[in-house]
Amino acid sequence: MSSPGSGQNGPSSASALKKAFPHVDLDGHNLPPSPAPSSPSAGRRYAIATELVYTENGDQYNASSVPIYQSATFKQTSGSGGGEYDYTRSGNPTRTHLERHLAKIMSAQRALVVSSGMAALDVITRLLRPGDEVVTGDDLYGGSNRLLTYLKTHGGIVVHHVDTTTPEKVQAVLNPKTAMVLLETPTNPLIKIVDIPKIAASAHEANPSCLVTVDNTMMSPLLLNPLELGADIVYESGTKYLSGHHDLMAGVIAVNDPTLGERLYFPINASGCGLSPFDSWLLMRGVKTLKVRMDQQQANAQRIAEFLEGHGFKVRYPGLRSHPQYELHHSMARGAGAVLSFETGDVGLSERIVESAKLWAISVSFGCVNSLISMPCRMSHASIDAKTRAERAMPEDIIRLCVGIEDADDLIDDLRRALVQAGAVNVSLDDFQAVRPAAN
Ligand SMILES: Cc1ncc(COP(=O)(O)O)c(C=O)c1O
Ligand SMILES: N[C@@H](CCSC[C@H](N)C(=O)O)C(=O)O
Repeated sequence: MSSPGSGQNGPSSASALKKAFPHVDLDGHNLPPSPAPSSPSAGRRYAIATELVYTENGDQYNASSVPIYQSATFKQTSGSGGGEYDYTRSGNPTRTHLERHLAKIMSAQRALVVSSGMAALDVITRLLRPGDEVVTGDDLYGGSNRLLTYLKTHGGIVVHHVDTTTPEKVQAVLNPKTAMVLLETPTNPLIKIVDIPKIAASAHEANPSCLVTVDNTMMSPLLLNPLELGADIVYESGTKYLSGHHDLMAGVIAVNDPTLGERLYFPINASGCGLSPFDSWLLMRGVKTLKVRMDQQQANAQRIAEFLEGHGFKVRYPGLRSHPQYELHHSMARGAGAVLSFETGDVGLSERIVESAKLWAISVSFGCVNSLISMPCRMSHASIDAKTRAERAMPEDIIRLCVGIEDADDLIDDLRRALVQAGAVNVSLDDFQAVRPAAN
């Protein structure tokens, strides 16, 4: 079975649901049912805040939370099989419900959920064949870099790492063998911005079947829809903002082309990396609060970025006017997100800051309701060797802050105390400034 649908509505439950949730807006337009994708609807779409929480699951008892179908197998009514579901590796009603809900939120025709963000990239790169070329960034999540390096050494794939913030540098390596362009924006951890529409257009010109793939983990569908900017595939680590609580691992892939959707479904079924029923349920629960979480995280991040910049640190955050690609970022995205990084000019100083913070947990990852602090070169990006990090101009002292939903004043106080304790600032009676202020 290749593409299972959702559970069935009996006629009575369907009409009960219709009554409770009429699919008509105030102007009488038809609104899409969830979990079907919104895009085919002719009428006005609900705002994403509504779409995130609005679901129908077709449950026989009208359960408002989708049931967890914790079953590996599904009985068939006929000896020749053919039921909607047969085996959870191939399809599961809880997973399907989540996939349809995410497709709607990601403005996609089809979404697929797998066991981690890296599993999502693994599934996507299984579309490649030996001899294919991939063009990607020189600032890339360490795990993605690791997988691409493996494909280069074991799979006969040619990988070009270029500065994707300069479209001309991408154009210089594009050619008819470019099967995939893999982009992150903002990049992790240097927070560089990539012009998705421009690069997508050049890639498709060089090779019309090139798959422009965007890792949207940093932004989430709340802030950016790469499929609307020319991307063919978008994927995210659901471990981050989509779930929001660091209590599960997940990956999401979304596409508009149904044939591409089937090609991506094949390795998921073949290898068995589809998201488990329980994690599908957890992710479904988490995604409903994406807007309230991200709004708070983003507002906090803005205040923290301004606080650090105001005290002389070099801060990388697209919410700051000083970000060199401020305009480009805001031409594509609906917000700056909640990940920022800053430099101190000294690795030891950075270490002391990280270890002096209390509210900020020393942890990899981001997108959680709790605030996190880390040193990417030692932690999330340690799988990129020191020589390559130096070639790619990754500052070893860089500190990444992943801002949570706590009170912003508490977060700033804690950071201020950590900066003082670490000796990162010169304190005077009425002010304090970085001991090594950023050169402007
Ligand atoms: C930008 C980015 N993409 C993908 C991933 C991979 O996600 P996961 O950890 O869920 O495998 C991560 C982090 O791990 C990430 O930071
Ligand atoms: N030990 C892990 C590190 C995961 S980093 C997670 C996240 N993407 C981040 O950027 O913090 C590994 O080797 O993958």
